[in-house]
Amino acid sequence: MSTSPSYDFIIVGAGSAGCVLADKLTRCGRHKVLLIEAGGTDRRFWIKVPLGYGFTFSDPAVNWRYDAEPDPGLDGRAAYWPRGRVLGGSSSINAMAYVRGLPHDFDDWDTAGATGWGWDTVRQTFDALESNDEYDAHGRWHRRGDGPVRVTDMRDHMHPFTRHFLSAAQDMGWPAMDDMNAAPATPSNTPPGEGLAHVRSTVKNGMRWSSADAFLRPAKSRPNLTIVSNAHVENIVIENGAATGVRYRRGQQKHHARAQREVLLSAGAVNSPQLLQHSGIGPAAVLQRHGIAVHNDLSQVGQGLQDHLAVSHFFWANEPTLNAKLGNWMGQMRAGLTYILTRRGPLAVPVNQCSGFARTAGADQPDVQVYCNPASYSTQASGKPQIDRDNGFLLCVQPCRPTSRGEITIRSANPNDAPLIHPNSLSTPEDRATVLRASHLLQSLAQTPAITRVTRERRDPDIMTMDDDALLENFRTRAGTVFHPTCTCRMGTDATNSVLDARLRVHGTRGLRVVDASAFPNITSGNTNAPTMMLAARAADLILMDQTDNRTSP
Ligand SMILES: Cc1cc2nc3c(=O)[nH]c(=O)nc-3n(C[C@H](O)[C@H](O)[C@H](O)COP(=O)(O)OP(=O)(O)OC[C@H]3O[C@@H](n4cnc5c(N)ncnc54)[C@H](O)[C@@H]3O)c2cc1C
Repeated sequence: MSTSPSYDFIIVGAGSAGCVLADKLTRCGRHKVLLIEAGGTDRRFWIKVPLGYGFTFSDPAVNWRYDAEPDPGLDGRAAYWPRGRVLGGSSSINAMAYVRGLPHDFDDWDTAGATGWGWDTVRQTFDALESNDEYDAHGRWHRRGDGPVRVTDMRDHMHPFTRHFLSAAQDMGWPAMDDMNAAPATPSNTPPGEGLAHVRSTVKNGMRWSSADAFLRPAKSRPNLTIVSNAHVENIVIENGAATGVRYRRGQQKHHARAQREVLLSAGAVNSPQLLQHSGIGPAAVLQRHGIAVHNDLSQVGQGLQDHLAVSHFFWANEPTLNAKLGNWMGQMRAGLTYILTRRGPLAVPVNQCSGFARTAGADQPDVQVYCNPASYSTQASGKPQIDRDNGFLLCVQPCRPTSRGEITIRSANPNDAPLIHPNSLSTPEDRATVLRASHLLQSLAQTPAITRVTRERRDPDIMTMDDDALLENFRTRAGTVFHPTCTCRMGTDATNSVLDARLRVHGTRGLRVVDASAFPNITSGNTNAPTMMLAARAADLILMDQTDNRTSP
């Protein structure tokens, strides 16, 4: 075992959150920071190409490729859970949709004990993080904001078929929307975020703009930042109730790095609770079962898991969709060449083209995220995408705020063993009711004049033929995760209902915080990358503030 020099802060995981921390904590030059990442370089063709998503989705070189346990709520199916294992983490393999979430999501964080994380505060952090390339009110292309996260309105590059989705939204009575992240014009009877829009994406000049691009690249050359990649942290070192460092393995070599101030876990919603448990912080019964010494009997570590589930329905179209361009060998060659020569064309646009939030019958707030894509495809057994030759499109619904909560626990005392993921989907009556309302909404959308005009045939299983029993069964047998696990080390008021306090400090262990999607008290309504980066940016401010206040322990 080699001992490396000591650092002020050690960050575990260079994902969406870890890259933000690395940048913000090294900026002032006063703190020496070590960033340890299990994966390697993100300089890979299919990471940079927006439509390369389909290839990194199952590539073991950049992906942890987890499998959840059989889930009773999903008809006993065991879902595939991709997670990024590469610089940039899941922001290097995700679908790049940039969605802040809805104001009430964050107000609910505040209510759950994450005091100070309400919408009025966090929106300022979002504003500071972003620069939006978009059209202004006069139709001129401009950049709004000067933050490091580049968010691009890609409507000009999207398939013309998307206009039918926006017409269908009008048929549904949903407000026309330019930007899913914008507040509605006031006065307005519309809840924030309601409506359908072209998706805004973390793409810059036709290439993915991950958290590593936004935050790590500018920080990399600072002398006070050390980045160690291809290194797996096996546990946090706890001495006298405080985190003092980490043990990690790089190849065959074991290392011990010391932290003078704090260890910051940003290993993501699957691996952060796993690492805590391997370090003796978690439910005592689980740790003892695997012979791990208990440093801190913290019952909620790994509990509270929330994720989004979505169901897609496919339709054959009577006019060209993306399938006409990408569903054959010649088209793929042409798209590849166009991309290499111009950074444009179908490969430059992420997979999700239109999305928005809608209210199901009786809901006060938008409670379903809708996705409409001008393409139809399937996933092969190998995990590779297979785009249909014929013209097709898909409509998809995803309940925004499930109430079911699952758990993540270690499988054994071996840190190399994947953890057990129990999503516990659809385990509450509320979630089953929302699935039905969401499915009815999808039936209505499929019947709008705008969609029926372009539908040649509804593909099997045909949602229009389903009654409530069939709709629920359809969801159980066909819905899949959209890869948004959160809340497994959530913030709250105390150790009975949470893992972290509102400054992201682990209850009962000094010098240790968790800063990633696992810290969400509840899942946000939309895609989780933007709120994770926001959380890390605010966390960095709190961490720096606590150093000056000397307030590192709860
Ligand atoms: C396929 C896919 C598609 C998605 N699409 C979207 C989308 O379009 N829009 C959106 O907003 N969100 C999307 N998401 C979700 C979003 O990307 C995540 O919520 C977000 O990236 C989570 O950030 P994080 O920092 O919590 O974790 P991550 O970004 O996953 O970072 C965790 C990092 O820690 C590293 N790590 C873990 N364990 C260890 C260890 N023991 N030692 C060292 N390093 C370790 C990992 O390798 C990883 O780099 C998607 C996710 C996936 C997987």
